[in-house]
Amino acid sequence: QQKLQYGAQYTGKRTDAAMNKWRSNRFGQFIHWGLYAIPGGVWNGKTYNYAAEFLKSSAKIPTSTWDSLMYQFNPVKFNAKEWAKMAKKMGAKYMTITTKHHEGFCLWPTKFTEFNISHTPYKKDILKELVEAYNAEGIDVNFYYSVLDWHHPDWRYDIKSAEDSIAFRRFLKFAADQLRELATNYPTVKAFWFDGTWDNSIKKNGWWTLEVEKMLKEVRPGAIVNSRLRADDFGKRHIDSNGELMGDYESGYERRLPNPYKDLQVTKWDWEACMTVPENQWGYHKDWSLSHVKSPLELLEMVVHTTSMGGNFLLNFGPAGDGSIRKEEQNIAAEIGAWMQANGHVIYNCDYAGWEKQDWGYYTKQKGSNTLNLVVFNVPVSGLLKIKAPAGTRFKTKQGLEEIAKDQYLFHMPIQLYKVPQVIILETESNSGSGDKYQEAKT
Ligand SMILES: C[C@@H]1N[C@@H](c2nc3ccccc3[nH]2)[C@H](O)[C@@H]1O
Repeated sequence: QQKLQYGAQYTGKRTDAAMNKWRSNRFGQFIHWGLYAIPGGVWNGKTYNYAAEFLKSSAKIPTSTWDSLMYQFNPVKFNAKEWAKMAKKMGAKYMTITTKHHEGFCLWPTKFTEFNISHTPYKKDILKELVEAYNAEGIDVNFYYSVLDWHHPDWRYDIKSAEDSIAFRRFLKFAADQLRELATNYPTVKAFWFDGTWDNSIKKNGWWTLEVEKMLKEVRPGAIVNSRLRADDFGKRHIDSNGELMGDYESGYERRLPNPYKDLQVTKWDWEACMTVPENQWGYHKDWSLSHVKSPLELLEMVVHTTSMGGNFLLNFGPAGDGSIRKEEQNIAAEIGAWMQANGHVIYNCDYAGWEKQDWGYYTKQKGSNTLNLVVFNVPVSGLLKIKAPAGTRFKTKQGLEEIAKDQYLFHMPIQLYKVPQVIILETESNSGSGDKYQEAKT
């Protein structure tokens, strides 16, 4: 343990109302929308199969050429209320929007750069429209902000000279000014999702990352920041040099999930995974035939998997340059929404149950209750679900449950074709399952 100036500010999970709400939300919609949605991965007739929001670098497009896309941004099919209604139907409790991605284009009329929505043919404040429409549907809104900024002349990947450090100090002031502007002008924002913070220039300025965290929480009490913002005194990111999580939740799971049998350490802190529908496309890409496109049921399993390990799941949508939502994404919203409508009670305000993972699926537990939720994705051919209960657990539920040894049970599922994941609710006696009151048999 060493004294850190810019390390973790507290240990353990936050339990204030704002963080409890963030945690109970569990399922959110990520939206990646910017100038990259206009070319959609295609440039001069050539399709690039790398992530569409990286087209500027994949196609080696000069900044001046890329930036002139601003004069084409006119999403005539954009309807914030429609997007919000679709997200509501999907069962999303929060939405995280890219206010500014690596390209540096800002979806709000920021005072600190001309490279923003007010200089497009569309003119209007898209961020304001989205915040109002989603909040009207009862959906919390969070802001994604990329510190990495390909447009800004003072951005640096590393600090190699006095000139670099003078320029980068200007850049850090610009970014802090923008963040203060976002926290001030959009007072219902709940959390900040920082990205583009892996370069040496940021790692060498851990002080700034703490200053931003403190400023946001001053301007917007209760505000939540992800661990990806943070670097400590030694450039250590996410987890400080004393092994403590920085920020309010861990945000390292991008397009991957923790192993539900092995990575149980994640249940000790708040965390969020973010996920693309294709293999690796966050911004709109014209051609989704270039990789596997995850089905609604694949994505639904990820939602349940994440809740079962005490995390939030952020599912990405990449609207087209004209403001339309592609049919695959509309279908995902409808199918996941149908299941969430009937079974959301095993996701919202639910957490890691602490029961031993079984192959048939996942356990979740409603906060502070004695009901145990089983969400079955893999029905065994025997129809028998193996359950290993914590020592001394006593069940109130008798129906379908067969005790075969101490704390070992089989739940009998009717043998039939199941088209969607099945939910089984087991009631346990309130004071049971706490520690092993019984001596383990010595044989
Ligand atoms: C949440 C995701 N993070 C961005 C990103 N930038 C990267 C640069 C290098 C390696 C991985 C990256 N992911 C992606 O563009 C998306 O916004």
